[in-house]
Amino acid sequence: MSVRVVARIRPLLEKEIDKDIIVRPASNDDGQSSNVVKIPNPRNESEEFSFTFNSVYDQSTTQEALFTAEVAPHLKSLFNGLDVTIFAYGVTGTGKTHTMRGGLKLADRGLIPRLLSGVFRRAKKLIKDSNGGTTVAVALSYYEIYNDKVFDLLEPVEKRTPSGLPLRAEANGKTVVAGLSERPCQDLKDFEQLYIEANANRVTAATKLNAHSSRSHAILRVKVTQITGDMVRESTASAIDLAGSEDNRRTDNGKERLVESAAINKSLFVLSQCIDAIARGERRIPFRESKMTRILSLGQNNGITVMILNLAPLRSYHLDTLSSLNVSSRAKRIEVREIENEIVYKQPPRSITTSSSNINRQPLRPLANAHNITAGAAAAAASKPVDRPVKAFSVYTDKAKPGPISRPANIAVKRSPKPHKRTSDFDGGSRPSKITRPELVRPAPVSRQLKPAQPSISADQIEAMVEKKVTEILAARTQPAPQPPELSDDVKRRLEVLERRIDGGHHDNTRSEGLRFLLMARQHKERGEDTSALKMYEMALPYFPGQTKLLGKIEKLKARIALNRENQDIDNTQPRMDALERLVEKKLKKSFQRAKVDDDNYNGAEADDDDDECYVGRSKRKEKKPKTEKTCPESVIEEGPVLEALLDIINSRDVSMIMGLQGLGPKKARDLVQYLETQLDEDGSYRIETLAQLRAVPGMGGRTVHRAYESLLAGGAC
Ligand SMILES: Nc1ncnc2c1ncn2[C@@H]1O[C@H](COP(=O)(O)OP(=O)(O)OP(=O)(O)O)[C@@H](O)[C@H]1O
Repeated sequence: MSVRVVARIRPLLEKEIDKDIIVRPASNDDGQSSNVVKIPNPRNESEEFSFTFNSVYDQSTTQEALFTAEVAPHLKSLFNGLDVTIFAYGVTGTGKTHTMRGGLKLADRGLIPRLLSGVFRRAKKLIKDSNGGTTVAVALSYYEIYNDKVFDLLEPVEKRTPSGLPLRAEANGKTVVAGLSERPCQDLKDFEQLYIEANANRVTAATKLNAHSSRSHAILRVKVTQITGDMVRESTASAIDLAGSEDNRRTDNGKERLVESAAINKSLFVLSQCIDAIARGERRIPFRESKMTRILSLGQNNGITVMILNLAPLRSYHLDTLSSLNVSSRAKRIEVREIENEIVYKQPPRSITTSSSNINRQPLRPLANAHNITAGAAAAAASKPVDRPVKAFSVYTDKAKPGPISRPANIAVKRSPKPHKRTSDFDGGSRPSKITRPELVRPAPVSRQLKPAQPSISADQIEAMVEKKVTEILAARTQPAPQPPELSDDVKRRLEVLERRIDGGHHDNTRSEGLRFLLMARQHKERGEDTSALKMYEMALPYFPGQTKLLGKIEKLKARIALNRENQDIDNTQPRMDALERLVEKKLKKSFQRAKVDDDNYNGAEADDDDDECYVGRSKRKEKKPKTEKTCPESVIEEGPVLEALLDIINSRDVSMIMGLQGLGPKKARDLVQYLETQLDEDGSYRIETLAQLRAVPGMGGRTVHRAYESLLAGGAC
């Protein structure tokens, strides 16, 4: 099944006027609204572009109507074990937060509170229909991605670490946030309190385009665990309110807002690239280039995905609206496998009984899915209150809530049991659901997940490292260079365009695709992101073949990028050697001689390596050995945020970012990216997770890693 993409056009706000409306749902011959959105061509107003979606909701659509049509039907699937993802996408100020969260008034409640209400209602019915034979546990996690860092919204802001929480790929292919908290949620009131408190932690700010603009992507996960006997079924509904793209020529953003804006725009750009790549059937999807796209994993996640494109109807949003219409209309082509999560079976108690009651039990199946492993903990908790009276679910009210902003540091953890909780059902008044707060997901300090810092290195270890490096160099020399792809991306793109033309008749679509690339190029250029802008112009070229103006822009940009690179190269070749590095190099040479490799080969191999080349020159001048091992580069690289930042930059596979590190010139950066590309697995993912892995990358080695690390340290990157 494909991603379902629907468009919602928001009504005019107070100061907006009718005559500025340019975005309209098209109507059928019989006057009924169709699934098409119309918008004029910015260059020729008499011409209109049409974009078709699975549904289009006009300005008069109520929150309830949208929920009933787009979310309610998937509740059944959620309880059948399918994961459901709903996300709002669109330019800033178009109504994403209104759609997802909504207002406090009953009629204004957004999709999220309505989803929870639906989940609790369904759970209640299920429990009732099974006469208590089935129990349902609901648990929430809620986090934001702000400036490409993940922060737990259920934890107080003071607890945040500067680098945020790391992401981890699970064996089942899902990407999870390591150390994220999870809170059991008994009913809608419980949810309401958690949600309001958590939203107070979310970063929002007033911009010129939206008085309450979300500066982060917010992801709410609702985990539903159903237990019947020893059968445990777990599924998750994810509701995502993305931050909105913004054109900074219109925002008047100050420095801080601009930094946020760059992070928002970059992640949304990566999302659009992912959508394009999937829609084109490309093998490499750039999910890993932003945390948001890794988490969203469009097209990789099983289940049901609904994308809600929020639109403002106004002329002032013209170009941005066109761009988001283009991206989202492509998302319809993304296929999602509708696969239910596997049912797992609770482990029987350890003491084996021979009672005949065991005979008819279903055989135990291995806990194959990592995402199901936590089900055991949830199961243990959820199975307790089987015979509890079912609480009547309250609705989301618009009663005044306690001021959400100043939340005490540990309020969520220490909430005292409220009178409405069924204390009689629990031993000693403690909430059994706390058992479901699995230790598995307790936040683990980053340092705990990494190996301890290495002690200073002994001579034997250095010897071993040297041997290893020599072996690597030799191995690299004997391995055939990776085969270039048969067709370059550019040629493939041109072929695709040609194919489309031959298929015929899609002239408008083709033009609007080209136009989109031009728009994006312009946006990137404005932000000073020359490399991305160049890429976009190049992608636009096949749609406007022979356009001299466009060719001129490409050439100009290329020249500018080359100039910048040259300047950077000059920085990168500045010598920053220390004594131990020279020792390693010397030993490498010696060891090389021992292996009877002739000097020509050696120099040839090293000549490929920018830094080593400059080192060899210096080593001839200075032959002093270091006095102690204390200066060993390996001994000063500490695991922590700086190393993490280094790994993130390397894993970004972004040549320009990698070149920003000391010791990594253009060639080395390109080689590194090429190497990483060759390691990609089927789903286009591969990540260097440890220092050891990084050092083992051909051409990197201890010294280069050390220099890169030092440059980050010196730059205060973390
Ligand atoms: N369907 C709607 N009905 C009434 N008001 C709406 C609707 N959609 C949006 N609005 C109003 O428009 C304004 C902007 O909406 P909102 O903050 O939800 O935008 P957003 O897309 O989330 O923006 P950002 O990306 O900057 O966070 C708000 O005042 C909101 O109340």
